Amino acid sequence: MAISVKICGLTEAAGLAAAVEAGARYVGFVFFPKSPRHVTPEAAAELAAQVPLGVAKVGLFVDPDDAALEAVLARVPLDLIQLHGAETPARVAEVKARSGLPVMKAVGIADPQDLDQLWDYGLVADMLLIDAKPPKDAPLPGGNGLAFDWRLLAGRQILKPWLLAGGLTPENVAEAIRLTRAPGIDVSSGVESAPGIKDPQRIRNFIARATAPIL
Ligand SMILES: O=C(O)c1ccccc1N[C@@H]1O[C@H](COP(=O)(O)O)[C@@H](O)[C@H]1O
Repeated sequence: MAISVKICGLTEAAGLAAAVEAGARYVGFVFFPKSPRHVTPEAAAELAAQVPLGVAKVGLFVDPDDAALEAVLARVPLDLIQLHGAETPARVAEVKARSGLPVMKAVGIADPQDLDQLWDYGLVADMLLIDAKPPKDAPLPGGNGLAFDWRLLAGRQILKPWLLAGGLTPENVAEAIRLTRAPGIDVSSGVESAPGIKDPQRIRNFIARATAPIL
């Protein structure tokens, strides 16, 4: 099975080019002002113009209201919306209907009972992003470089296509895929040289390790 890779939080052309050339299937732009990876709609539009056909442009939002979504959608030709806040299933359905775009909902996992949300969101979202649940004092709702216990996902059937996220790095991604059998993976801080600055060589290493045959 070919693993799909998403490189998230791209802010610069060099990181974007490294991701595309190494075979990323998704590239992510963060529209959340508190993130060090935040990009303006104008900057994202410039980056989006460099993304070839076949690579999906993902816009990451945290509890956006309709005006915030429309301000981005009017300027940036996104292919997929990622909701990474406390959006309810009803709000996921509403964003999907209003935008006309597929929606990927992030679900935070820390304990076995968190897995129940995968069913609820799987009924309305087009894709799921299974991430570590951020601790209460975490600076961000995602992008903190924190992993969860991947064994919680072992043998689990997930209703929709999904990506594994949270604390992935070139060093641990092969083990994460081996344990979870994730069909796709998503990374942000694990391929950076500093918050918000992607390291092209770490991106290349990450994609090479993620897509290498599982032994
Ligand atoms: O990356 C961010 O700054 C961010 C901000 C707010 C919500 C989500 C964010 N990132 C997403 O979280 C995953 C996991 O990040 P990491 O690899 O653990 O750093 C990332 O892939 C983004 O989808």
